[in-house]
Amino acid sequence: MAKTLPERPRAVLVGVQLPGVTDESHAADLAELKRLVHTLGFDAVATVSQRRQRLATGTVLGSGKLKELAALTGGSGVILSGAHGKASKAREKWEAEAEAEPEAGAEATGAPGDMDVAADAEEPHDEDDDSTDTDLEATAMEPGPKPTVVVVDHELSPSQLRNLERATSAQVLDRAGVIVDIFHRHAKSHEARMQVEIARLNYLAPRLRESSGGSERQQGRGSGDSAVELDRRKIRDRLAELREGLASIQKDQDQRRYARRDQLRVALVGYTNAGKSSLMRALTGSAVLVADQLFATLDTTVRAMQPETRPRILVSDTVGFIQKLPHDLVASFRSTLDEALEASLLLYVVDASDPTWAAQLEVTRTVLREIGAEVVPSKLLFNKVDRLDAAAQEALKAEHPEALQLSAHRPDDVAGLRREIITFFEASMVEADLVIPYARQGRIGEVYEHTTVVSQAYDETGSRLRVRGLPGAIARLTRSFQD
Ligand SMILES: Nc1nc2c(ncn2[C@@H]2O[C@H](COP(=O)(O)OP(=O)(O)OP(=O)(O)O)[C@@H](O)[C@H]2O)c(=O)[nH]1
Ligand SMILES: [Mg+2]
Repeated sequence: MAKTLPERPRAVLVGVQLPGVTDESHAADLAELKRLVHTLGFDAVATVSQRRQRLATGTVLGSGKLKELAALTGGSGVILSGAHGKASKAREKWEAEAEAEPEAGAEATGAPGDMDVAADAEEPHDEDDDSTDTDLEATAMEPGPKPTVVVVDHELSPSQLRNLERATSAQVLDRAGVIVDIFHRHAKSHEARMQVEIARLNYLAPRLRESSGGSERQQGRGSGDSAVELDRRKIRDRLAELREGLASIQKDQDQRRYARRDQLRVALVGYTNAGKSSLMRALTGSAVLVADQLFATLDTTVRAMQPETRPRILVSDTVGFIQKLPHDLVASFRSTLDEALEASLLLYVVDASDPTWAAQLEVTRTVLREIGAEVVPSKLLFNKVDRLDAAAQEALKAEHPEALQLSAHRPDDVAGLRREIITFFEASMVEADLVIPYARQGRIGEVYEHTTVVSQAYDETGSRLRVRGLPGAIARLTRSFQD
């Protein structure tokens, strides 16, 4: 029996088109935000978008546009800061600390008293003057109940977030918050969960007082402040604990990687949803998760290519990239990406059917450059070409003749990719002779595991094998059978 699904929360997307951002890329950013929000389980039912010189310090949007947004969510459209009373000295200090970095001076140097009022008082002349703003996309809201969530396509300072919540009476999330939440939900392995928790705590820490605001008011200000202090200390302790745990897991992984050092490794890298896991499945026959979701994969999986080659080739599936990935998340996933660094060949997977593939490829290249992976030989794969017509495929071919066009869903294409991978490794292999003394015949399997045996002969000392393999693997085998 089909159960009735729980109601999905309805969300309004908010985007500001800043100078230098084209209409297309602004629209693409919002479309991507919509997919992120959908992945998180919300329905984006309206978009409020505006062209501005910069984000309004207090509320991102100008005051007119803010009222429009609030009308959708049933909020007042203004910031009723008085309701929260004056901030205490300690809270002010904490807020100033939290916001000194992203917004140098904007509020940290504001007049003492309620921080939100200070932020607003500073800006009416320019920030709230809508005369230079342009309204964009006056999309009609889909009929239904009032949205309860507002998702902003920019990184919000804690006070912008709080101001927007007050003005809209809705839960407010920014892009980084959405991504962190998706990662939190999708993380499966112990390691990924720890990495995500670190990123989440780092993200939440400066926003902490918001959630403790309720208890603060109930208990009186003094105790509220120490509660925040306590929470901060708890977070710091937890972060230290997590980092320690992660370090020990990573030591194990380093060992495992060390054991794999002579193996032939290829890694699938690329933008989220490009089809990396689909290709991993097709190449290795493994049942990794494939889903039309952003960040379906958060763990690196390593599997042997099937049918197995001699020596076998290991394929790694990795976490996807996205533009404006929160810094902490990038840092958290560095270790996961070390897999990519150790591969002999990187397959850059691109969703050729996405109109923004070029920008997506650029993001992938930038992140890999940052971790120093640009020196690893690579091959560009235009995936999902089953969705392109012949003309589009021709155009792509003209632009990138070196790339391979394929569809992860077509077995013939995957066989072609497999051949390319094998050819790549064959080119870096050398031939050599190995002599295995009779006393060591029991370990002959190691030779078959790491090399291709071209011929085999026997004499009085043992078996003599003519092999092809990577120079490193042959050197190690030669040594290991000598002593
Ligand atoms: N039409 C078509 N769809 C594809 C192809 N390859 C993958 N897909 C679909 O694209 C979606 C994403 O595929 P995944 O393989 O999960 O993508 P991914 O790169 O691993 O994504 P993340 O793990 O989220 O970073 C799924 O719905 C796939 O079925 C293809 O060649 N053609
Ligand atoms: Mg995946």
